[in-house]
Amino acid sequence: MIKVATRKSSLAEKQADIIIEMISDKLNLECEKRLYTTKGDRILDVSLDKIGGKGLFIKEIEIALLKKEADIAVHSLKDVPTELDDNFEIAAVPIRDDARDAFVSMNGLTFFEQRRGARIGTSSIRRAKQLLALRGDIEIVPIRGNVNTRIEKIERENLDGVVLAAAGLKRLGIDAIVTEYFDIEKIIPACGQGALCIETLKNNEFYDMMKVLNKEDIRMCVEAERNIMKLLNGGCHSLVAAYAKIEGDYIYIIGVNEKGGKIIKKDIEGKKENFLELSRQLAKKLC
Ligand SMILES: NCc1[nH]cc(CCC(=O)O)c1CC(=O)O
Repeated sequence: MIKVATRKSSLAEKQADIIIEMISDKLNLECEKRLYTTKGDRILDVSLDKIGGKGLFIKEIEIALLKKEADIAVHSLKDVPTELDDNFEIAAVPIRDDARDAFVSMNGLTFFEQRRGARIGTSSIRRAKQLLALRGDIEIVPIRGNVNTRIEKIERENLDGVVLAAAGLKRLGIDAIVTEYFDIEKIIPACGQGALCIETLKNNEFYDMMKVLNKEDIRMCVEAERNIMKLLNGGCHSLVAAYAKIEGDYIYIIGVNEKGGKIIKKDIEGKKENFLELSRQLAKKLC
């Protein structure tokens, strides 16, 4: 029985179930879930950039791995810091769903159709700054909490809409409430958004077991995105974001950064095996 650790939230549990099914299908192994509340889940009244520290959503889970209370951990890759502590490793990135951000509005109108001064909920600096670049008249309202809480807040906080990750809404089976999906180039998603990963201790039996679930093309894309974030010092507290996709032998990467108060977006394309070098070149173009 493989002990699978994840956060105690309906989305995290659903994500763990997806990976558990994959482990059962492809490796013919049985799993059981272990749920943990993380610091990021506990402190809900402070914005993430103010709580500070990296890996707010994974620390407690990593401790469970260290104590061998759990064998593997399942995370949304975007919640995982670009540099892990020495003991840990990402064994596999087995799936990536829709990486886009989605707009959920109260009145069914799209983002551009909203009234002047519309109140849009998000606590992500990346989302806020890119939304404001599209429409300077809107008001950004910080909202924290899990996906369901944030949707409830549309009504409770008298918002006109909220922006959430499409992948999360789809996994929860509530994507019918989406009013509009933002094009990737309009609102560049967080590095790794939509991808799930399996984290293990370094070089242990579970790492070897799980690494066969890795999908090389997805891995190259998310590593390119994460490398840009690392080189530009991005995180929850910054605008830095990137998205990569592979078609045939080629990888296309687009990134966004802030320079002198202005948002800049750049892209690059090349042979997919050069993903790291291409991400380095794109990071350079972005600063
Ligand atoms: N920040 C929390 C978080 N971490 C991962 C997802 C969505 C699922 C994913 O990106 O895989 C979400 C919710 C959201 O941003 O709306």
